[in-house]
Amino acid sequence: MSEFAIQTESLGKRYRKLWALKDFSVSLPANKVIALVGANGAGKSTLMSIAAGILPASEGELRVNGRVVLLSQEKPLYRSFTVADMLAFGRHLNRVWDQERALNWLGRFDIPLNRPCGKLSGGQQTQVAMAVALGARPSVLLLDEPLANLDPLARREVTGELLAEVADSDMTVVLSTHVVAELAGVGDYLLLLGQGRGKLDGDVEELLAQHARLTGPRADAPPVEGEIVQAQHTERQSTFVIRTLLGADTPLAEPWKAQPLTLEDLVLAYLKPHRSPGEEL
Ligand SMILES: Nc1ncnc2c1ncn2[C@@H]1O[C@H](COP(=O)(O)OP(=O)(O)OP(=O)(O)O)[C@@H](O)[C@H]1O
Repeated sequence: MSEFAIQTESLGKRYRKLWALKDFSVSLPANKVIALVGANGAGKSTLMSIAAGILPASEGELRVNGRVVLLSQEKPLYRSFTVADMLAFGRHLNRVWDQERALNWLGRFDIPLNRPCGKLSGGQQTQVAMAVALGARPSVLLLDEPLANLDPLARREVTGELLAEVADSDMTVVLSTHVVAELAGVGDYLLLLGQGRGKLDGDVEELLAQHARLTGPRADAPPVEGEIVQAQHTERQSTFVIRTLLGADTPLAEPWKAQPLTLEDLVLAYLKPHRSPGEEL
């Protein structure tokens, strides 16, 4: 059996009357970048906080394989500390500390070591927090939308560097986002949460190979067997996103056409089964 990074079994978390997570079971593989996706309020932060051990579960179980570090949007930096001071602080706080790894990360993004954190831009502060998190050599690094204040180019650079870090080590990164449009190339494994429940999870390439968009004349059902994920109809035409084991190149009865999906299409199809064209998440 392959190694897991995080495993849950019937996990539930209740805030008063609201179940933020309910009956949620998943096994996330180790040594991957896992994109954790879901609309606002889906339960992403709740899941990460339980995994980080800062929030107790209400029921069920969650196991993390190894040491975990959580980095959220509020960065744990002291404004008067220089960047170098922050690294010294990280070394002091953590039993395991990899100064070279932290320095390498800062070097890649040209962060000056002698500047007080309060005088860095929001994006640079993110890089310092990332360097401290990586220096702690976590087995599982949980990133709860910490990249939100980076510009799209910087975000792509950071996710690219994270993929490289994962390839060079046995670390697993879980990166949460609701910016579906920026998912492409971010992770190699997808976990999609919808209102506290797991809607879809799997290797991104495999998931894409199992899904197709079929377009044809108005019909109640698609022309091949499969689970209907999304159905859209106009007066004359029907479009189905289906999950099928037949593969995307299965011949279809004329005039039906099959198209592969992008990761963004796939996520939107699961989050909005009855979406109108052009609608935002
Ligand atoms: N401390 C709390 N007390 C009460 N309800 C909470 C608390 N924290 C979260 N919730 C509720 O639990 C649900 C899940 O919230 P959570 O923050 O985990 O979602 P999320 O997917 O991280 O959302 P976002 O993308 O907006 O950050 C939401 O309905 C939220 O209102």
